[in-house]
Amino acid sequence: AAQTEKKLRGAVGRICVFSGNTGMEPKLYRPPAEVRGMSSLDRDAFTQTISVPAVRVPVRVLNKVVKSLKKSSIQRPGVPRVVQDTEENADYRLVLLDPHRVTSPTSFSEAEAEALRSFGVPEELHHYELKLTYENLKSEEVLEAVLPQGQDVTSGFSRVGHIAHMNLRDHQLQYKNLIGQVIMDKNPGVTCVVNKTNIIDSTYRNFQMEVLAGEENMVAKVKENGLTYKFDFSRVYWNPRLSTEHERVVQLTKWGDTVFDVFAGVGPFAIPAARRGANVLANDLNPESHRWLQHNCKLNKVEKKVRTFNLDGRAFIQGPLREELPALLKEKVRVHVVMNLPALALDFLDAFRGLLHQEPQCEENLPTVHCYGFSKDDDPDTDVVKRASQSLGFPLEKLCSVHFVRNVAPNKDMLCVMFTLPKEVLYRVAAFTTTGTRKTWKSQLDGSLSGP
Ligand SMILES: C[S@@+](CC[C@H](N)C(=O)[O-])C[C@H]1O[C@@H](n2cnc3c(N)ncnc32)[C@H](O)[C@@H]1O
Repeated sequence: AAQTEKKLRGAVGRICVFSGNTGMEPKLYRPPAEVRGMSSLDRDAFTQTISVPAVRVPVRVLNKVVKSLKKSSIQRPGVPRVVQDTEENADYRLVLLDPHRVTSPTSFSEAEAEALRSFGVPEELHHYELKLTYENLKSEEVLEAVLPQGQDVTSGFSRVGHIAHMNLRDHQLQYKNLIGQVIMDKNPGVTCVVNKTNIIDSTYRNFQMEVLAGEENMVAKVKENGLTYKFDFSRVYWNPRLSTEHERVVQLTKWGDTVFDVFAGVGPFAIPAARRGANVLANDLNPESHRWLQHNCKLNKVEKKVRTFNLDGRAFIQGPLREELPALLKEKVRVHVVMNLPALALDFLDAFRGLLHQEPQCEENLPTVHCYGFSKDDDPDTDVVKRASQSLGFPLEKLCSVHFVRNVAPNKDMLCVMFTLPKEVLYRVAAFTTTGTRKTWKSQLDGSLSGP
């Protein structure tokens, strides 16, 4: 492009004036090619000087111009939008522009051009030589520059307190420590980066993990829906993506209700339900979860509202839940049973079959069950209802609702089936001999409905 160039050397960078097209290419934020393949992080190697367009603005109208050029000005972490002009131009500042948006004076929108004219600022572009460092780059830009070209550079992670939790792909493992360091550098408050080293532990639902960068401290403190939870992330289950689901179910509980949380983890259903005034019995098989559950009850001042258990879910249903339920039903207390172990919870529903022997049967106020399940089926709603029905030995099809929670993997959904526990499932009925003498307790279901 035909350009009028005037070079000026200022205190902060070299400035050139271009009235025509700058010919700048939108590759300016790309770090130097030499960083490709770097295995240990050398932050200095990312330093480079790039040319960005700028407008020269008199100090007296600077604020107004900055406001008017908001959409076109440079937006980079740690890069100022306004810099000093040359010493000879002390009454002027340079407003740095985004080289991807502004390549010539004609790049300004009508409104921007009009604003510049009204403030008496020439629509003339200057080149400003800007020193870009590692600090000014985003994590994806750093990783894209380092990792082999053409490979996916997902730098996504879940945040659990001070821990960034990644799930690196095989091709990224060679760069795992560098990736960890970059994630830590670019995310204030992250002081530890971990990678899942294998699939979820099948019993306690916690992950094996490896520290990639930062401190080896796995005890995290997190806030969820206004409450605080503390736990050893390497030894218990915690998923920051479930906060909405926790909140949704907790909102269904009221003051005076009783909640049985069969797979309670460190308390994200149990504790907020107790804070709302429910009486809670919370259980988890993992001794470590149970310990942190107790700790979190104290932390959130609900230890008097929550009784904790360290039992297998089936033993909890057939033990504490069975013992408490008759009185609750008699007193017409609303009861909720929460079962969040999506890989297995539907199978645990058979523990309710013929749970109570009580007579006369109470038909009001039967417990509301919130049972979670994963499904890979084309029709996940129908699939989880079918499995719940099989486990209960009772057709739930028209008696339940299904809530989609989230997609956990391609073709794998997490759902919640909610239903009132049918009296036909809950109660055993007395079987009478022909003489009318009660001989034995027998489930109403026996012989009449198919099991799983
Ligand atoms: C998916 S986590 C859910 C925890 C918590 N409710 C939440 O929403 O974060 C399932 C929990 O069930 C516990 N668990 C696994 N098998 C169990 C069993 N057989 N009986 C009771 N708890 C079990 C695990 O230790 C884990 O804490």
